[in-house]
Amino acid sequence: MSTPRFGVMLVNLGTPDAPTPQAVRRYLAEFLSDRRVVDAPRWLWWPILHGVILRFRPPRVAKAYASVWTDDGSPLLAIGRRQQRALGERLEAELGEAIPVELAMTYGNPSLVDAGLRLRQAGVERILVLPLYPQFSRSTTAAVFDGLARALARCPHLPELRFVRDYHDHPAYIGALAASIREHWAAHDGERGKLMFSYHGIPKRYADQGDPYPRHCQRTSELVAEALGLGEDDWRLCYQSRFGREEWLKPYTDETLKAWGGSGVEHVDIISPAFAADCLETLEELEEENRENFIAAGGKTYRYIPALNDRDDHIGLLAELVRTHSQGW
Ligand SMILES: C=CC1=C(C)c2cc3[nH]c(cc4nc(cc5[nH]c(cc1n2)c(C)c5CCC(=O)O)C(CCC(=O)O)=C4C)c(C)c3C=C
Ligand SMILES: [Fe+2]
Ligand SMILES: [Fe+2]
Repeated sequence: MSTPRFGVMLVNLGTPDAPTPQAVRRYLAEFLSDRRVVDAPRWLWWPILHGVILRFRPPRVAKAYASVWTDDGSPLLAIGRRQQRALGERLEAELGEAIPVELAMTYGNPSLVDAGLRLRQAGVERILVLPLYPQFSRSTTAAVFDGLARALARCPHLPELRFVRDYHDHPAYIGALAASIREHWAAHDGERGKLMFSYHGIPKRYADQGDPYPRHCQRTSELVAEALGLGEDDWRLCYQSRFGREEWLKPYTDETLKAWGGSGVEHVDIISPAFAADCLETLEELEEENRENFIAAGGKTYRYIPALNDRDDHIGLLAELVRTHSQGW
């Protein structure tokens, strides 16, 4: 077998190994110990994390995971495996050669170290790292970069590395989102609700310090709205998944849905473009929790538009990113 020209490492956030309080505790402990995610001084954060959060949060969050768990495990991982397989097949078809594709998680399994070892076993000397985050944030994309540096810290020799920083305005990404929304409308006899783009939030402070995430989210939404020919009143950008006491990016998804439900907005279509794969934050928080928020406040129909997952046009976008960023290799 000949040596591959390069390999691809797809990276997503991470997920517990099982929907149990123990597994969730292990996962949250690793995730929430990362300074890129929570930047509070350790003397302040450690007692809160270990004394409060890791004691009381896991049982509740494990129940939420259990409500979305599949026969293939956590949705984020199961969909990630399908993306990995489909991208490998697509690259082989387009490039006429086998390009190893591995899936890694910044936290939990499969780890960055394991994915790196598998690429090395495949003879890979050059790695294109493709974080599955269309919009850059220090809490996600930069955390992949740091995790990778830690994973390689003890290697006697390094692979050549390239890193896709973001693709929030890539025409193929915008096109895939717009197509998924059009298909969603068509599947419901052309009925259109007010369109909410709901992005995972970050603390407002991170953005004030220069994280471009909200600017990227704004741009993605504007480009999709433009591609669909939407007017200003037809859509809104909001942020979900708040954590902790400080202010996060606003407007908040849950508060907006309650306000809409109470002020005569009857139909909502909701999409979450920051998630390349459906996960707890979409299947439980958007599909279940926020639906209830809207309906209880007086709304009538609430329809969630799935993440791009392993749609053909999404895999096509990932393949295009790989081709562009591997030029010259
Ligand atoms: C503590 C602060 C958090 C920041 C900042 C944050 C940013 C951020 N996260 C994602 C994507 C995902 N987050 C997911 C779950 C999740 N996120 C946080 C906290 C922060 N996220 C927690 C504590 C959790 C776990 C669930 C919970 O305890 O509530 C997931 C889902 C993983 C899964 O297993 O399904 C994803 C994906 C982005 C894109 C982002 C900033 C841009
Ligand atoms: Fe998160
Ligand atoms: Fe959440």
